Amino acid sequence: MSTKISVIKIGGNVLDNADNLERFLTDFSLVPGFKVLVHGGGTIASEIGKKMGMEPIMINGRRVTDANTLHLVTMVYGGLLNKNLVAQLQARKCNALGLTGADANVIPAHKRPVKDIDYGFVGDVESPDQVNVAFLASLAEQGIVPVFAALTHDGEGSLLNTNADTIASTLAVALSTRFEVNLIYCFEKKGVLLNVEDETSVIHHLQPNYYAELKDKGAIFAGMLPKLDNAFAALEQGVKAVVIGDAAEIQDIAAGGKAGTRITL
Ligand SMILES: Nc1ncnc2c1ncn2[C@@H]1O[C@H](COP(=O)(O)OP(=O)(O)O)[C@@H](O)[C@H]1O
Ligand SMILES: CC(=O)N[C@@H](CCC(=O)OP(=O)(O)O)C(=O)O
Repeated sequence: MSTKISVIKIGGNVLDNADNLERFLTDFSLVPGFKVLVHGGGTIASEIGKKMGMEPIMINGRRVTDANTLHLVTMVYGGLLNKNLVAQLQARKCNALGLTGADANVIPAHKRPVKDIDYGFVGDVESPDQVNVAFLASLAEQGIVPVFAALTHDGEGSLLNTNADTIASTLAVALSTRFEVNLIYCFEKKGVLLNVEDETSVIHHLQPNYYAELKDKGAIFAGMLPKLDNAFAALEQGVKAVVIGDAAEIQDIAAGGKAGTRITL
């Protein structure tokens, strides 16, 4: 049986709350075995941008990224958030290494082609078989925990802003060629909810048919749509298990407990 690895993603609403983040990082550092952390930070980039006079423009859950916005997200994701996460994990004796997709050419991407919308410097990742899995495996063997910011590169010198959920699913799929991968999306709610206002309405198992039904009813919307699309795509491409759940319950989720929403095909 192949070695297990957990790919764990945290979003901006967890990063933005100091208490929740501290708790998450303590729990994350205790998750046994090989692991990779992927972080977003969209809400923080928007807040900092606004202070600098930049209004965020989001279309279909993706940030329109002009040259100034690319500078902003490089500073916020690749600098402020990534390096603080690494320092906070080091304080917990978790030997983290902060990376973007450009480092060691781990995640090659290309600028999203302009169709109806010009997203600017937004990256679509190349296929998962282009991911530098050998490098990630060597880090895992050394007990080093990669921490990825939501940035990729085009191979021609430009960084590209890339949705963190997509980075997590791409890494998870790529690592599935060598490991048994659990992909865990952590956010600020208990899981995918039947009623987004009711934290007790967690859907414990979600399959494609039920997803389609809930999407039609409008019970699943906004950022949850690309997250679920990424989750199903990851399972179709060899990822062993995908769970969407509360960052506060990462230990239970990582141990295969009942918390969160288990996504199945
Ligand atoms: N059925 C649902 N259950 C839970 N959250 C949902 C649901 N439908 C929509 N959402 C929204 O999806 C959001 C999570 O997606 P997103 O904002 O992209 O999170 P993150 O930044 O953590 O990736 C939640 O904060 C919630 O507002
Ligand atoms: C292209 C694009 O939209 N990139 C995202 C990357 C950050 C992200 O995904 O952050 P969360 O996981 O916290 O939402 C953005 O700039 O908002």
